[in-house]
Amino acid sequence: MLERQIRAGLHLADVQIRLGETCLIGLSAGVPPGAVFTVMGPSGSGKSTLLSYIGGFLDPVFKAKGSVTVDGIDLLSLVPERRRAGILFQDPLLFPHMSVGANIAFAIPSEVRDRRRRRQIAAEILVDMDLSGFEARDPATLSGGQKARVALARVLVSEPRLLLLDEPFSKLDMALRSQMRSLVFEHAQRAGLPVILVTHDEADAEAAGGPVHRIGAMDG
Ligand SMILES: Nc1ncnc2c1ncn2[C@@H]1O[C@H](COP(=O)(O)OP(=O)(O)OP(=O)(O)O)[C@@H](O)[C@H]1O
Repeated sequence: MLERQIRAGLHLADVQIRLGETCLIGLSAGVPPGAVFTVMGPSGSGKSTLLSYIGGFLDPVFKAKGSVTVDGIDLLSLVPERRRAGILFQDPLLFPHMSVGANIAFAIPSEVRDRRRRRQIAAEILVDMDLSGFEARDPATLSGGQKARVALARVLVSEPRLLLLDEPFSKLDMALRSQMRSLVFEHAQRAGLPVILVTHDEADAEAAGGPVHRIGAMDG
């Protein structure tokens, strides 16, 4: 995991994202290490667009400006793969042709060359996810909650600087949702990762505990 050196968290300064004449996002915010900043708003209001901007995959149809730093690093000056944004979507998006262990190993930074060490990292994170011994399993044989935990494991081993969560709990039933929220927020806190959570669910925002930014609708 990232060394705990300078941890300033995530800072968004005067971020503006426009689509044609419409300003979708106008935002300044600070998210301390381990804290969750929740973004809520109607469908089409620009929530996922904000995550795309931070992650580095904003469609050029949008015009954006502002500054985004994580632990003092200017994220926008980095190509997407160097930003190290850990992203979770509604769907776990596991590679179907790879085992659970291979899905996780795929995300471990290439600097970790030793195969035994890579296997150990995957095994340890699976224990953390309460999926001990699942390395050889085919993702197709997992339950929805298990898939969600493998997706989280994959993100965590990638040594992210921050987490971008795009409604990652919305497809889980109530009990699993609450379990998954705790798991994600606990690990973010433990690793000192600032989190941006996009959600429609007030219960997610409440569980996250941090500030909530509400954006308006573009198309009502
Ligand atoms: N590639 C694109 N080209 C043109 N318009 C786009 C593009 N991607 C998104 N949009 C528009 O930008 C607006 C914001 O989209 P975005 O996906 O950020 O909304 P959202 O708040 O995440 O919505 P939802 O809650 O439904 O996921 C929407 O009006 C959408 O139609």
